[in-house]
Amino acid sequence: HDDPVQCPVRLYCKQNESNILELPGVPSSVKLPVGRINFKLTTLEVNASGICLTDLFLRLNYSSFFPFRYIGTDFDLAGTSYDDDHYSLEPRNITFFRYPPSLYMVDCRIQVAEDDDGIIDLNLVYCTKLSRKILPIPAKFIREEGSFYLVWSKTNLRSECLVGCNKSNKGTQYYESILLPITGAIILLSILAALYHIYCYHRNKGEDQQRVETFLKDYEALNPTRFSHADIKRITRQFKDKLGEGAHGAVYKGKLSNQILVAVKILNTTEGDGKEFINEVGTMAKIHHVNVVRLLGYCADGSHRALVYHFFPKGNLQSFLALPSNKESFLGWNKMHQIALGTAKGIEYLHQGCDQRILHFDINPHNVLLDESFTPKISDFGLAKLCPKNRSTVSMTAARGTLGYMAPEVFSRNFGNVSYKSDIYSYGMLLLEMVGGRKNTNSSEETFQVLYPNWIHSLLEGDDTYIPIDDDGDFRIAKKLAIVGLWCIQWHPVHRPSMKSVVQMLEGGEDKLKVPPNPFESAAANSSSAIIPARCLNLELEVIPETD
Ligand SMILES: Nc1ncnc2c1ncn2[C@@H]1O[C@H](COP(=O)(O)OP(=O)(O)OP(=O)(O)O)[C@@H](O)[C@H]1O
Repeated sequence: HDDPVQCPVRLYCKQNESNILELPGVPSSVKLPVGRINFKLTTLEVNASGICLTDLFLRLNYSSFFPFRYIGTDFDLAGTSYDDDHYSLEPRNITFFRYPPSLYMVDCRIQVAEDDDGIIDLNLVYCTKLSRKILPIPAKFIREEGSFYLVWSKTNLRSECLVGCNKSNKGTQYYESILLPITGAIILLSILAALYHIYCYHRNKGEDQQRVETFLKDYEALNPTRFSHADIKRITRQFKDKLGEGAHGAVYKGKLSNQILVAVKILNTTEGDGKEFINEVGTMAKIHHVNVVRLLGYCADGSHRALVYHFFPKGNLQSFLALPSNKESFLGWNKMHQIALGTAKGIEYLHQGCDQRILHFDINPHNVLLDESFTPKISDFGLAKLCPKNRSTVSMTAARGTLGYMAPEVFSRNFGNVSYKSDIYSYGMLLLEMVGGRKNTNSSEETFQVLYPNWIHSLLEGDDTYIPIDDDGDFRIAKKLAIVGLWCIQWHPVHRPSMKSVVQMLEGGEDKLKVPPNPFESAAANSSSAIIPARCLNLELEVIPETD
């Protein structure tokens, strides 16, 4: 501020009172009292009343630098702009006169004129010419009485040169340095808050929409889709990839438009009155469990009927029933245990987890499918039956199921009532097969055949000659599966555990399990299997209508 090079013109504060504009002059600087300042418009008010401006400007040393322009006496300082073009910085010739001739120069008898006309106007012809100077301001400005206004250019005059008393510009500076940023920040924050509000509103709307979409998608996914026969042909690529053939029709691999791989079971149309179809679709649509296959869709298009399931790449459990010595097929005892437990949980869900008890009636290794991580999935509900949970027995007109896995009471009512315990028998047989690594059935026989393995006792007594087991942990798993299997195939349904108990037994330690009696002791006294020819059983049962 005090450096004459940096600030050839400066504004300073006199006695903390008034602002003084100091301009370079000879022999001393020219000091003009300043009133109000508008830093925004870069204008200041020069208070000329009571001072001899002509005398001051006589001393002004104009050396091409003069950052001010004169903008008149009636400028509105509170206004927002001024007419920039109107006021030029062109240097002018100004002549100073003393009038009337006087010895005193300080009594302000000095007059100025810009040209001859001015001299005549002012009637200065008798005056003594004092000096002729080039100044960038009009003579009118120097003659001015009262206040007039100057404007400076920010590029020519640094703001540090105009410190002043901070009185008149206090408000402006305060406004500029504090209020302006705060106001700006508040406006910015308000805009941001409004934008965020709008964003949240749209996001919530979007989320709501998304939620509804997800719900509808899930809802659609929960309910099987109905496909036309043309859809089925497209999904299976004209029945190109056959997975196998069951009792009720062939199964083909396919792909849905959302890239999900499926297995499509084409039901034989010649067969029955569509009861199996209604049964499977009606039952499966209600079931959602990790250990039960999910029905994705079905086709009922004229005489064409099909069921669409998730595809399980590992196929069914049957192909993995093998002795540990068969390294290619045997999965290991831990996996065997995991499959046994998963299957048990799936059956428990069917028996207890739905509104109505679902009896499968065809639990066997063909109907346990395996996903990529060998999670078992119970499938094939064509023979399933729904019945109220509180009903302990079910009426049936015909034996249903697969020989070897069929409970004695399903085969003949002489052995007791058919109930959920019949599925437990089938599950027990499946467990024994898993341990023994072989198929128990011999379906070529027209007999009800109980294949009760002799080796099971050796195993339970710790002899592993039939099933070579290296590891102690593995031996415990095999023993546990065998004990639970034996409990499940008890001749009398009441002696068989519920699926809930089976799950508990499989999850608990094998040492706590009691070995059950040989379920077919009397029947199998002399043989490893008890073969009861069908003709020996009373198959001519009284017909009980299927009311359930
Ligand atoms: N969802 C599936 N994913 C992969 N393979 C499947 C699927 N469903 C069935 N399969 C395979 O298709 C073949 C036929 O199955 P299907 O269930 O029709 O007959 P099954 O169980 O072998 O006999 P049945 O119908 O007499 O019980 C089997 O080899 C089975 O492994």
